[in-house]
Amino acid sequence: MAVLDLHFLIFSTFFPLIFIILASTKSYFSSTSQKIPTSYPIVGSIFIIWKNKERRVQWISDILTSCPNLTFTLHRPMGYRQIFTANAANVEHMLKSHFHNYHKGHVFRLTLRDFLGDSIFNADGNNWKFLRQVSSHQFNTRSLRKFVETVVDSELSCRLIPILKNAADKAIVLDFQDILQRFAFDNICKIAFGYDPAYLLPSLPEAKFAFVFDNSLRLISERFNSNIPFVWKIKRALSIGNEKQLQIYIGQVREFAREIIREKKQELKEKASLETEDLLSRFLSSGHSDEDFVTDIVISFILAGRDTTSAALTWFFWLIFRHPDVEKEILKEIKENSEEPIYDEVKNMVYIHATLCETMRLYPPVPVSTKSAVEDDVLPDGTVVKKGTRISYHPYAMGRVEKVWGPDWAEFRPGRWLERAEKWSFVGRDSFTYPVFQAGPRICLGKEMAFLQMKRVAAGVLRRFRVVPVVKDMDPVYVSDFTSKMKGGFLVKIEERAES
Ligand code: HEM
Repeated sequence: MAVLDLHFLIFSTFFPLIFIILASTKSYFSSTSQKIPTSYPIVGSIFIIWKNKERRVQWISDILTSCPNLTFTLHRPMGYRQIFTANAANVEHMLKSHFHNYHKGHVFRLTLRDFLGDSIFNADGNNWKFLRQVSSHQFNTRSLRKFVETVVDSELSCRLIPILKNAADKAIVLDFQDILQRFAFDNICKIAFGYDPAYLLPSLPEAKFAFVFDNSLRLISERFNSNIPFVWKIKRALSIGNEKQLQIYIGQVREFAREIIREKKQELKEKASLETEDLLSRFLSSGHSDEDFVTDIVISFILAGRDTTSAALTWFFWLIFRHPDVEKEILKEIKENSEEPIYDEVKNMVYIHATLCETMRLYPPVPVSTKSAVEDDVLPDGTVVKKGTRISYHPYAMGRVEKVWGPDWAEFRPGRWLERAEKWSFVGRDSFTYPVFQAGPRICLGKEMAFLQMKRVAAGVLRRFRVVPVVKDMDPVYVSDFTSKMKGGFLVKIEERAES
């Protein structure tokens, strides 16, 4: 605490003085976003960071894509450094060949610990290995895939389609981003807990669990984005401001999860034969009954499954409205497959798959991921990494690298993922060039589940409706806390297709 106080004192004493000196250095403020930010003693690059705080992701991306080796170091105040990279060789080094040296790290774990506990997202080393093993066993079952299909289809036909039909009939404007988030929240709660929060209803209710979950995340992301990393700890220790509020929200999320776990345990005790469909039941009936352990697991799965798929789908619907040729090709594919059983139908939807990959190239649901170096190291591009340095790879920038995607990188073109012989076939990119689901041993466990859900939703909606932005030539403002969102939502009208 004494060290923190000293830092705080130094910072508050010198800060106004340095501000005045820098303010007179016009070039500091006018430096263009393409330049690596100049760093000054004590304050680092704080002013340019502040100046770009509303467009952090795009700003870092602009810098990265203008660096010859796609890597640079950002100097935060008080000597904190963070390396950013969009270099695929560096990403492979971090996520695979030198995986042991790049952990989530102490700062990440501490920042998320009161919300996520010791869950898979928050674990390193042997603890992570154990959680990964236990979880991937559950994710890889055929029965889970079947269950996911049933849940997605029921949410689609009983909730989403009727809401869209009603909006079409009555010319109601919907915030489609909100609708898709509600869809994903119901969906993941049913898959993770076997609990239905009924968040996607025609009245668009304020579900308490969703509200406290969202707000916890928002306040946690403020911890990560704070320029002075330890301030949140002081506020938490004193229980003041947003940290006080955050503790209340987190308490409510965890209590809510615990309540469901207790009910589920009771249910499992009472039933002679177990319907172990949702993830929680699967964990409980395979002997993992410690309340904190399963609470952490369930909260982290909701976090993983809630905003990611809805973020991808929001950008997907906007992009295909802007590209009618793509929409036409998707409709053709839907028609060709509509007689198939559900699983084959989704498997065969190669064009929709490519369109989703292209969407996530430009708008990756998780735009930045950060690790911490365990020991000193040198990256393949020659960047020196000191022990303890935070290093972030940047899928948002990586989807914009001209050397990788070609001079038309800014164009939305699903065709770059396809080859056509008689039929379309999908041509993937290696997961280090396109680390949208991360890569290496820690690659996303829900990738297949996510594609299944997104393809069902895309086909189910587009088969019957057109999703038309209220402002047809809108250019959404990109914002991100943990995931890529549209600022102010995505306001649309729904039109029923004549032929449906
Ligand atoms: C479009 C949808 C999705 C995207 C883009 C995505 C992306 C990612 C990314 C980038 C990570 C690494 C995060 C990090 O540690 O920094 C991750 C991890 C993970 N994801 Fe996903 N995800 C998606 C959907 C899902 C879904 C639906 C689930 C199911 C619950 C899921 C479960 C997980 C789990 C359990 C991990 C942790 C893996 C580990 O650390 O070993 N994801 N995902």
